[in-house]
Amino acid sequence: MKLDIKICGLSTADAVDRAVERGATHIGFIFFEKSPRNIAPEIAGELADRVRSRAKIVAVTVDANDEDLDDIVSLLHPDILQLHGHETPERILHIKALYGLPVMKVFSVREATDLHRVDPFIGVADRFLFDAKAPKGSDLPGGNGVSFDWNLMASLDEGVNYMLSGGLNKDNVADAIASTRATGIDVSSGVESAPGLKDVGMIDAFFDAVADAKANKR
Ligand SMILES: O=C(O)c1ccccc1N[C@@H]1O[C@H](COP(=O)(O)O)[C@@H](O)[C@H]1O
Repeated sequence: MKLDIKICGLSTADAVDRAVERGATHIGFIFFEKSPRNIAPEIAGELADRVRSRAKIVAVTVDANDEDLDDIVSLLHPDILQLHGHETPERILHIKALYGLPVMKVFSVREATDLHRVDPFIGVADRFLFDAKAPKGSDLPGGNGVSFDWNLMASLDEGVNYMLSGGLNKDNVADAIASTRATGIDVSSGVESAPGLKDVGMIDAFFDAVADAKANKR
């Protein structure tokens, strides 16, 4: 089974190196000022240069304007743009025309009807990411370490290619893989010892748990 693994919200060389050594197919950098994982595009670009040929570089933005996207794209040179805000299909077409990069559009899920919001984006976004809805009062649209009911994903059209995120960690990732058709998994706070602080031991434990889950699924 081919499963993409994205480690998101990276900000140190140690964590970038360990994530990719352990098999991360994607690494993500957060460009959102309110996030404890927010990073300057210049620094993210330097970190990405360490691993560029070995993992896809993902820029995570939230309703970013063209000026901010210009900075991020020119300094990070991402492979993929993850749009984690309220971007419309029209906005995504504009962004794709500007940069020629694949877009992964994020939807937050609490109930089955949330999955229907994907329909107008099919054929527009290149891939989808389903995350949990942010808890009331949170400043962050993602990176909250909360999960949703993965059984809801069974009602999604089988042709939709998606990654799964939201509160994944070493203890629940096997269940997430077993109970969905996700072609990728994405973790941020589940490999942190404190908000924004990635922990290489927790990254190791996460990859160990994924390896066990894949072995048991064969
Ligand atoms: O991590 C953040 O701070 C963040 C900020 C703004 C948008 C997205 C963010 N993170 C994304 O959230 C999901 C899930 O994170 P977690 O594993 O539940 O902590 C992941 O896709 C991150 O890219």
